[in-house]
Formats: sequence, structure tokens, C-alpha cells
Amino acid sequence: MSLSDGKSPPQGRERTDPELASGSERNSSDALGVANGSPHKVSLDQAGNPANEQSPLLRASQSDDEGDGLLDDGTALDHHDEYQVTKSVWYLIILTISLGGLQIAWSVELSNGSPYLLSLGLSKSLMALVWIAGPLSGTLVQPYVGVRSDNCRIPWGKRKPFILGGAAATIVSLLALAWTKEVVSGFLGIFGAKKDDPGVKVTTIVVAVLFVYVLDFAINTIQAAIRAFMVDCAPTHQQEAANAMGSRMTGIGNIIGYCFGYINLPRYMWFFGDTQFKVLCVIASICLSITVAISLIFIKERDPREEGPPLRDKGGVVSFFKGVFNSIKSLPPQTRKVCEVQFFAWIGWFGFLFYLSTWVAELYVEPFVEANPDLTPEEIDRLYEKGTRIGTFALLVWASVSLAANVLLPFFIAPTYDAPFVPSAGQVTQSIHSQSSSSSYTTRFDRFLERLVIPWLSLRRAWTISLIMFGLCMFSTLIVPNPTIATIVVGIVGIPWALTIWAPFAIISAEISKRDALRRAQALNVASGGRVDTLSRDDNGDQAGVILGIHNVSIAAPQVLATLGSSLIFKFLQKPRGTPGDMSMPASLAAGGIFAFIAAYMASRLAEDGPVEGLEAARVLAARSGGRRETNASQNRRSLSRSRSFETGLTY
Ligand SMILES: OC[C@H]1O[C@H](O[C@H]2O[C@H](CO)[C@@H](O)[C@H](O)[C@H]2O)[C@H](O)[C@@H](O)[C@@H]1O
Repeated sequence: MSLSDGKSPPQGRERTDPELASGSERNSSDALGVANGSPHKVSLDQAGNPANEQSPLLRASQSDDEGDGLLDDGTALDHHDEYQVTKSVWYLIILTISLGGLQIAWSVELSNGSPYLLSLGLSKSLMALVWIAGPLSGTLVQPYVGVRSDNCRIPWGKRKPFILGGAAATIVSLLALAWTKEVVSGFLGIFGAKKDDPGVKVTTIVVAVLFVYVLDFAINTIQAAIRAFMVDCAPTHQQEAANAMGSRMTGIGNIIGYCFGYINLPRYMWFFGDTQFKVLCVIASICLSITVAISLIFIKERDPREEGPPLRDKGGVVSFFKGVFNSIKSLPPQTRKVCEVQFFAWIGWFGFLFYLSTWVAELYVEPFVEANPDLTPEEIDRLYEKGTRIGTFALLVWASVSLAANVLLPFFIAPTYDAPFVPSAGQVTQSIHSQSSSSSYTTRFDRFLERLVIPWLSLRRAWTISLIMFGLCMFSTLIVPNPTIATIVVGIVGIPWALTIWAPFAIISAEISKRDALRRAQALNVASGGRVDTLSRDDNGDQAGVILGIHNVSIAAPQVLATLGSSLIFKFLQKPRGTPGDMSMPASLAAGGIFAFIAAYMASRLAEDGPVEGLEAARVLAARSGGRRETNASQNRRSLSRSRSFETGLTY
């Protein structure tokens, strides 16, 4: 079963069918799955989809006078690409839902991993070895999985095998991590070792750290594959929408993860395990399995064999790194700039994500140690425990604000891409009519949403502003006096975080998807004897996997640098635990703020992408090979298509 099962009703050229091409009746008949009076199979991705929204590479529905559409008869681009057809909200939810499942696993690891390892007896100084596993695996694994999946030619799809494999590995490592004590003592028990032998304890710690690495590698495998899967399966004009949905799923996953962390789980779910961490890992595994199964079953990937043999699949570590290095050199222009922004922004994000709860805890402890310098270590520990709980609450506030922002912000931000809608004369009349009608609920609602859109607030501008906000918040840590104000600051950071998990992915995905659409168009153009132009094979050989993998390097590698940088700051500024006036934590966060400002400056220099720039090239290519020129009428129709951005806030 698939939401995009390839058996959709005929589209593209076939949409000249008068039944399909006539205004509102056409839409409703499509939604009912009825065309030409007979029921036909409608996949869910199209059910919520106005029938007049078509692929930029599709011939427009032509019941109008001009009959020229965007593409010409007989050109290679006159080809129906079901992946460029506007998808319904349900499709986008199902496409991205596994990001939510994955985020639950992330949040369990991030919020409970350290306390669990400490409970096994790992020293705090060695914890850094564990923290570095995340950025390290993100730097190494995601480009690797990207390249391997780009080159995968399994008919089921090139991302699905990696999503499935990554999910299986994540589940096994989550469960193995939670039951490390039992596994190690059980195994060593075969050789006569006792549970509390020091050797068993040390082995348990070593094996647990190993499982954290395996877990991070597995999580990064599935994260890389899902991100590329989203680019491949959502149309170009819906990349922003797909990534907005993905960021909502991430937000929901975070909140579910944090909320479960608050409940005394062994009390209610004793059948899953006798400790909080065990039950959390089981819940995360169940959520991941269900969400991944939904995406894999209902979303149909292209058969990658259609693309011909992979460009490079030489195997070997050296050739892999050579390939990635070449890909870095030839990154698409917007993607390169986004990676540069991310590199600086994530130096700031690292400190926030890793040290935030400790900072809030220190703010809580400070007045106590100031008032009483002779507190015992046990008393100080108890104060820190309470402070850490307040810090965790601040993180929950942050995650909630971030989710709210991910849900609401898209309604205020002007979308970069429109569905390539080309209305027929009848539809224009209908549109004018509906504008003068106030009786339609949909119209009123659309108008309300339309008013919410702030025309100058593009995604790039919103991202820039959010980075400035983030930098200011990080600087404010130097003067924040108590945990309450700190929680407010942390809550505000939810807004920049919402944009961080949306904007860069949306900008890059749109660029990759656009280039991919153009590449497919070129391939078809060559097949029909036309000229190849605009992008050379060398330029556009890189696909979603490797490009998103490199983008993740720009997220993960600076975190490795930030770990080292913050260790230096701690070395010079940190005071012994329980000593008042320790400013090392805010200094480290504020240093991150400097990099956030650099990132904001670079983001402000990102070009506002021509919305149909690449698609325009495809159109020109088609016009050239067909020997026809775009008429004024079709130009007018396209500008109409642009202005639709502001007609509905439901674009996302
Ligand atoms: O991009 C959203 C994700 O950001 C974090 O992941 C990134 O950092 C990880 C290490 O801290 C790294 O392993 C991963 O490759 C990076 O994408 C965050 O940890 C995730 O929760 C979040 O979804």
C-alpha cells in the first residue's frame, strides 16, 4: 500500500479531460475519487490536493484558449512526475512522522543518558567521552549513509533500507544499553564472576559507553536516511512545507520524550522494566517502530534503478572521503551558504543543548552557597539535584515554545515556493467570484490566514532574526539573576530553535529538489534529442543523501570544536563546586552567542531564492527544445501563481 502508489488518475497531458479540467466540480469529483462518472483509485496524497496543482515539469491542464501550457507537446519535459504533484497534509504527516519517533529516542538519550551512565559508576570527567559520540557520529555517519543511500539501487527505494536498518540498530542498542548490567553480569557469570566484582562493574561501564556510541551511530543513520527520504518524496514546491511538518514532528517527539521522563514509569509500566531508563527505552523503541513502519508502508519511493547506475560506488574509506570532499567543493550555492551559517550557529547551539540545565542548576544553587560557604558536599549535591530538575523544567518550556513556534510560524512566513498552479480561464472567473463571496467558510478562513502572512518575512529573514534573538539570549546569560528569568530566556530560545530545525533544512531541500527536477528534465530532454543546458552532469550529480550528509557535518563538526572550546573556558574560569561566583557556564554560553551573531550576519546575506528559478530553467529548456516561446498569457498566469502565496496560509 502506498500514499503515492503510482496508480493515480491520469494527469499532465491527460488532464485535458474536460471532467478533470472544469473548476470546482472537478475538484470535488477528484476528492471523491470519481472521474468521468466512474470511481477510480485515488491515493491519499492526491485526495487533499486541488487537481489543478501540478508539477512544474508537467504540462499544465489546458482547457483554456492558449493551449500552450508551460511545456510543449512532444518535448521530453511533457512528462508526468507523480513526485511533483502537490501532496496533502496527511501525506506530509506520514512522510515525516518517523522524525518524531526518532526524536523520542534522541530525547531519552540526551535527558537520561548521562544520569544512567553516572548511576553505573562512570566518572564525570569521562562523561565528555560520551558526549562527543553525538557530534562525532553526526560528522562521520551522515555523509557516509548519504553517499551509500544515493548509490543504493534496491527497487524498494534507496532510503528505505537505511531507515529500516537504522531503526533496527537503534532499537537493539537502546534495549542493550538499558539492560547492560544484566547482559554483562549474566555473560561474565557464565565464567564465575559475581555481580559486584569490580571487574564486572568496569566491564559494564565500558560496554554501556560502547552501546552509547552504537546508539548514536544508529540514530544518525536513520536521521540521515529520513531527511533524504523527505527530499526525495516531497515535491519541490512543498519542501518548505515538508520540513515545517518535520520540525513539528521533532517538537512533538521532544515533548513526548520529556513528558515520559517526568512520570514515574516503573510504577505504571512495571511490565516494561524495573527502572525509569529501561521503561523509557522500551517506549522509545515502540514509538520508533510504529512511526517508521507507517512511513515505510504508506510512502512509495521512486525505484532508484530508473536513475541508471550510481555515479560513484567504488567503496573503500579513502574513495569515500575523496568523494565527500569533491561534493563539498561542488555544493549547490545556497546549500554552501546555509552550511556556513550552520557551522557558526551550531557552535552556539552546542553550549545551549548540553549545558543549559547545568547553568539553571547553578543559578539555583548560587544564593545558597553565597549565604552559607560551609555547606557539606551532600547538601550541595541535594541543591544541585533540585536545580537540575528546575533546569529540566526549563528544557520542557523550551521544547513547548519551540513546538508552538513550529506550528504557528509557518502561518506568518511568506512561502518561497508556490504550487505550480496555472489556472484556466474558468478558474480565474471562479477565483474572482469567490473573492467577492463572503458566504463560503473556506474563503473566509483562507482570508483570515492570508492576513496572517507577513509579506516581507521570508524564511531566510525569519532565520536571520531568530539567530540574532538566539545570540542576545546567550549574552543575557551573563546577567540573568535567577532560575525564573533563566526559564523565560530559555523559553524564548524555543523560537530560534524552531527555525533552526526548519529553515536550513527547507532551504537546502528545496534547492536539492529543484536541481533534481531539472536533472530529470534534462535526462528526458537528452533522451528526446534536445540540448543539454544549465546544469552539467558534474554539477548536479550529488543527490539528497550526500548533500544533507555534508549539511549535517556543518552541524555536528562545530559541536566537536565547541566541546574543546568550552573545556578551555571551564579550565580557566571554573571554580570548585559549591564556590560562589562561578561564571564559567554563562561565559561559555555567551561565547556561543558571538558565533550566533556571526551566523546571523551570514544568514542575512543568503539570497532570496528566485521561487521558480530552477524550474524556470526547466521551462526554458523545454521551450527551447520544442522551439516555442512562452506567451504573455502564460507569463501572466505564472505571476498569478506567485501571488497565490498570500491567498492561503495553508501552504504549510
Ligand atoms: O538537527 C536537529 C537535531 O539536532 C541535534 O542533532 C545534531 O547534533 C547531534 C549531536 O549533538 C548529531 O549527532 C546529529 O548528527 C546532529 O544532527 C539534536 O541532538 C537532535 O535532537 C535534533 O533532532
